[in-house]
Amino acid sequence: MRVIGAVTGLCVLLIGIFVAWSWATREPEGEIPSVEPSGWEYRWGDSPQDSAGLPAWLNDAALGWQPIAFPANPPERDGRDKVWFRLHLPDNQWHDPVLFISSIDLIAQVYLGDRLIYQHGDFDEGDGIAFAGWPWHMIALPRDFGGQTLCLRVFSDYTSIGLWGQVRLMERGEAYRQIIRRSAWDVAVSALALALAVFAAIFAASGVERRSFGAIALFAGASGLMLLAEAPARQLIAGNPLGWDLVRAFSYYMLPVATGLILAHWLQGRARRWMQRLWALHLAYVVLVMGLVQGNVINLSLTFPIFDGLLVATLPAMLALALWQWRTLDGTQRTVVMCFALFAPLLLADMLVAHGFIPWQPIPLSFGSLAFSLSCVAISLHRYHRVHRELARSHETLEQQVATRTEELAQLVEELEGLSYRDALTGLYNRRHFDAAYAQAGRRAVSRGECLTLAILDLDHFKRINDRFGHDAGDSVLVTLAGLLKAHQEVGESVCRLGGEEFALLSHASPTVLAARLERLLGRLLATPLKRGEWCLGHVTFSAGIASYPLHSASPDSLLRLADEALYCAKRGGRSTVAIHSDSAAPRLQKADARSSAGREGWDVSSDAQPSQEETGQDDRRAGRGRRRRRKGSRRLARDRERARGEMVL
Ligand SMILES: Nc1nc2c(ncn2[C@@H]2O[C@H](COP(=O)(O)OP(=O)(O)OP(=O)(O)O)[C@@H](O)[C@H]2O)c(=O)[nH]1
Repeated sequence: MRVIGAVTGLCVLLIGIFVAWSWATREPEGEIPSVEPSGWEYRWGDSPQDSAGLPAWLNDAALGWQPIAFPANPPERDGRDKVWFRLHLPDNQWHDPVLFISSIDLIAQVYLGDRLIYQHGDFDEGDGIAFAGWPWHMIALPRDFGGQTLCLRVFSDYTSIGLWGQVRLMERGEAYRQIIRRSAWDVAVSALALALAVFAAIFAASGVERRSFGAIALFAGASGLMLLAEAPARQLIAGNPLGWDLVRAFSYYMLPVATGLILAHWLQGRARRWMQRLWALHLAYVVLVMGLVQGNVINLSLTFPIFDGLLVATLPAMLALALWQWRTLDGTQRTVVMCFALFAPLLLADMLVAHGFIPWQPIPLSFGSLAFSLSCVAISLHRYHRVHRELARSHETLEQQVATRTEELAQLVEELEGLSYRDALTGLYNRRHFDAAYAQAGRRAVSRGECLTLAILDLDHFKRINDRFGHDAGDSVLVTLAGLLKAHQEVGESVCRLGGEEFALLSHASPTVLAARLERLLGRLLATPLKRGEWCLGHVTFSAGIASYPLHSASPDSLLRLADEALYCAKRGGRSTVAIHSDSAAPRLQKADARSSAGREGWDVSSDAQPSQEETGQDDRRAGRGRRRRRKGSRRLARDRERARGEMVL
């Protein structure tokens, strides 16, 4: 929004300048042209006052006056700071006549006959005469001025003394038109440069290429202000000549600082250091001079020649340093240096005109300023665009990196999640997974009316293996059984290690089919003794308890307890056995024995712990676990008894 506002403001200003320019350049009908009066005379020194308190030279007819082509810098000054000029005015041809003077060095009074008609500055200040600025002067003349004598009393302690630029008799309207005509271009360029300065300052403040944009903002701002302060129209904007000259001096003195800053940024080594010294020298001059002027220690007018002397030395040096490293500069930097090479001579020419080394003529400083500012801005925008492109690219890379990292993290989380559901020893799913899978399978079985069968397996006399062959041997037995269970697992089944030497198998097979499979597995274990290295661990067996929904229970939640009870019966019945929970109304356990001796066929034990079907699954599971703990204790007792008898399956 700010940018749109600034652009709109700039457009309005340019349109205004164009309208003013059209008005100023139109040829007014019947207007009498301006005239540069001739016949000037000068006289060094100051006039004494007569009895009436008027300067006596106003009526001094002949003595001491010398002819001069233009009322400025009479010969043989010899350090004098006061001079008089006079002119016999031609006949009046204008309706509203004025005498237009581009500039006066420095203080002046203008008399027509014996009347003071104009004054610039003050002759009567106590301690020294103060500089009052270098405005243009539009001295109103009465219509009957023809044939009268015009006298100018002038004071100057500056390098020049007298009038400067144009001195013409003309119509007042024509004078204004000339002012606008001469100012329009400079004001337009100045507005453009100031707008560019604002943009560059905004870019610098936003942190992009802060130093380059800062230096460009300084240069564009300084050159824009300088052009405005030098444009004749400045006095139509604000009638404070001294204020304008302060602005002009400050902006003019800051130009080499800004230029040095821009160029130093691009140079290397010694050239860079020298460039830094040069701009620092100019900055020191600005600070010192502005301080002294504000403290009324020196007149602002005296700071111009000193600065100009400094500039004559430093400007070519800056240009030389930039050209010295021409080969190290890139294309855009060379363009700026070329614009600087155009601007520097214009500045020097302007200075030579100001000091009278070249006859008065307008120097198109604005062209140099415009070219330099525009090239700086074009290049900066180009760089800004490049920086943004790089930023966008790195942003994209960053996004890609974030996506890759996120993916890796997701994989890691998945792995960790997988690990948290896995038993570290056997690689089977653990109890945590079993709980979730059991609950889910239960829900599915209920909703689809499917069969869900749970088998719990427990290694027989596992403690003995640990005790006899060591814990590692016990581990390898667990891994072996896990491998066998996985190998026998069918599609849709889930095998988990519940903990210790206890495993669970969730299946949709019927209890008898599952029991038959487990018996076959048990048969394999019985057929082949387990080995570990050179050690023979003997025949390892397991006992298993099976319960099935809806065959044995009205709710899948009870399966764990029922299978656990069946397992208890299998253990109690001699181990190495697969026991199925009885599906009769009074729950009993059927035993399926892998060794299938006739005597063991149809082995049943009664269960006194059949729960009511209304019991919640959670309660069932908790109660089941408690009972299993108790039964494990009684199994341990039985084992101890076996140990006492000296029996061992291994
Ligand atoms: N090597 C090994 N042993 C384990 C592991 N987890 C539990 N155990 C052992 O397994 C044994 C289980 O012993 P018990 O509860 O008495 O069961 P058991 O000896 O198999 O007897 P029954 O189940 O009555 O046939 C204990 O000695 C535990 O230390 C394991 O991860 N690795």
